[in-house]
Amino acid sequence: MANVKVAVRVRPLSKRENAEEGRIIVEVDNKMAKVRNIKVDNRLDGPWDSREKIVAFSFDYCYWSVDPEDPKYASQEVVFQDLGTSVLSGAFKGYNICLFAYGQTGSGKTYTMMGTPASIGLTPRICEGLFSREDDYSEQPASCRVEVSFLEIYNERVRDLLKQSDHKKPYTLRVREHPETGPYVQGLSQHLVTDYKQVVGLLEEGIAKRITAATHIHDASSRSHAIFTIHYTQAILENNLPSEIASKINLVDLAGSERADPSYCKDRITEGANINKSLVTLGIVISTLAQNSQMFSSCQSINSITSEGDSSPVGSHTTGSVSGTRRQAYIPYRDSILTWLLKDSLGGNSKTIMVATISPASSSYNETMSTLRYASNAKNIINKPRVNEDANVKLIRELREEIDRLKTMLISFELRNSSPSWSDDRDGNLTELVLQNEMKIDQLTKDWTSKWTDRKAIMEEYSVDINKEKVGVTIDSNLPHLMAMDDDILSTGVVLYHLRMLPFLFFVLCIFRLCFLHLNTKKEGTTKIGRIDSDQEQDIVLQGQWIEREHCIISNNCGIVTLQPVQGAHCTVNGQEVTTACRLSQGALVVLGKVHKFRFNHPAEAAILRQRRSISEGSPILSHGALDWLNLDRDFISSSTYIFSPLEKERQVITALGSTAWRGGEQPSVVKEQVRDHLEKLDVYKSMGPNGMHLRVLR
Ligand SMILES: Nc1ncnc2c1ncn2[C@@H]1O[C@H](COP(=O)(O)OP(=O)(O)OP(=O)(O)O)[C@@H](O)[C@H]1O
Repeated sequence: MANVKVAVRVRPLSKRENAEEGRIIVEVDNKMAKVRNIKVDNRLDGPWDSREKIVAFSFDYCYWSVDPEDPKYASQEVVFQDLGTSVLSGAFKGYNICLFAYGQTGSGKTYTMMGTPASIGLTPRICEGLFSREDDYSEQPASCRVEVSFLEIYNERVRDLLKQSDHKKPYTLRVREHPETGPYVQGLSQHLVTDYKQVVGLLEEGIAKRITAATHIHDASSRSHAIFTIHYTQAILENNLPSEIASKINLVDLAGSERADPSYCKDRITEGANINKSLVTLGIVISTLAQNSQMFSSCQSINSITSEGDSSPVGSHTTGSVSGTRRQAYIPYRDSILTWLLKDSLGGNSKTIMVATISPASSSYNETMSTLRYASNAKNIINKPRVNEDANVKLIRELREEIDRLKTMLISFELRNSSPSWSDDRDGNLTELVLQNEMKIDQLTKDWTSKWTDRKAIMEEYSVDINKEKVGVTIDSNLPHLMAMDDDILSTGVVLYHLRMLPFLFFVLCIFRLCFLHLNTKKEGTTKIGRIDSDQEQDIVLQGQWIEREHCIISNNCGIVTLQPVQGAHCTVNGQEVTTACRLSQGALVVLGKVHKFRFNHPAEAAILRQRRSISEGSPILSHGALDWLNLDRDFISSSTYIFSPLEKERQVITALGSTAWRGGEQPSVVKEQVRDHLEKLDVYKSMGPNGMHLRVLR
């Protein structure tokens, strides 16, 4: 059980408040925030005025961020040191965490949660903390995975802030509820991030998309609730015992509450009404939870008093009578998308921190009082956070505990029983049980290790990088591979087949990248392709028409990749049937059997070609993309032009340059230079080996 922690932060007077010469009515004293009511202040004290001059509220933290010169001044760093580090330590232990900022429009929520470039806020600092912890712990065998998502709730609808959406219908995501993990947004994009820079990039992208508008108080007011979620998973294998814990961190910047203004247009009034509706629902949820929590604690204390005074063992009657007369109130989570999504953070499996932001100015007295009452209520909410442990890992731990218990039993039997026949029987059964459990643990540990390492290892071993661009995702690999081009319109996903390398080259690559990979997974330089019913194990298994048991072998020898068809197997490269060994070069189209089409990518070769292309920039023909000669939309089998590829391209360029010079349009020396460059390129293509497809065809 853990109470929601509440912090209050007072921002500096705004320009407007300064211009109005507003009085400061808020004071912070250690964990106490005091608000002075100047209306009462200005009157003479009288017995008829029961209103208090100063109302004091106590919180877990109070931050005075009004004047940087003030010794009490709480900077972004101070706030992070209290709240941010507490989010991080909870996440490292495997708890779900929610940190949300609540307050009137313009009171400093976005400043606290996001900050400005000059004064970074909690969210980026927390992200930095997640990765800097990884640096600190890099000596340990712990492995971490960080995935983020960013959404906005606007007018009670959800939009993905990290995905290009349909301009006409951007808010189409639906909220669903999983029976175990609770509410979630269906189809929300998750982004795997490996460093702080990537997170900041995504944060900036999302913030830029958020809806803002000018309000009376704030020129760039956020009109939506924004939830930035980090899924942080850690895995450690210690003494062959796995441990995997996962934490979901919700960082929420709520839209600011604002009084309705009749002069606003219809859309703005609807927007304000929706913001207020969700904030009102949040308020109801908070106060109902607070009431329930108080009731729960009073029941507990009554129970403990009753059971202390009552020696009868039927304590449950007392609980029944108390809870029977005063039922826990219904929590209307589903009345707004915001509260539904934050269900776990409010009264559920989460450690939650609320930052209530307020203005110190007298003109905001009502809003400040309302925020502080809200915050005061939230303090009473009791959550039930628990460490989120992987189910398999939990089972392994429980089995291990069981084994320890059985072993202790075995020892005690051995000590207590002198009769050998009786103890032999028992010993046998217990030993059998221990053995069975140990085998189960072994299997579960193996499964877990491969599950965990698979994703990370795939990215590390094959040096795959997943980068998100504006609308697309680029999957980059440094190693030669085949990319499947599926004809099946129902197939989704992209399949890359990495080709095995000779150990030496692989070793050099490893050293070069300072990356420790599993060398044994690629001990050969040949990749066998064939059917599953082949006598030999195939590295790439294909099924379908014209695929032979052993279809072909692709050898990768120091970066030179050749395809060797097995006799009679149907293989084409760039539309040309091949029967003998054929060198594959960047972008080659490979068809195996009748339907299996692949594009061959050789990243190292592509890099050289790219470099050469950049050198020859200015040449009108080569200024196109390197692969424009590969018209993937056309039926390449029927066209023989694709077989000439880069080599033919170079020849075309040289011919074109020659005719330019002939027409006298260019300086002879410049043309000569360009021709020399392209001749060099021609040599490179020709030198692609005696078995090279281009060479053989052109001859
Ligand atoms: N602690 C602070 N120190 C310095 N400036 C602050 C502080 N808090 C807020 N501000 C400034 O006050 C202005 C309003 O802050 P902010 O945008 O964070 O408000 P908000 O509560 O998010 O508003 P809304 O709900 O309308 O989006 C900004 O210019 C911000 O830089």
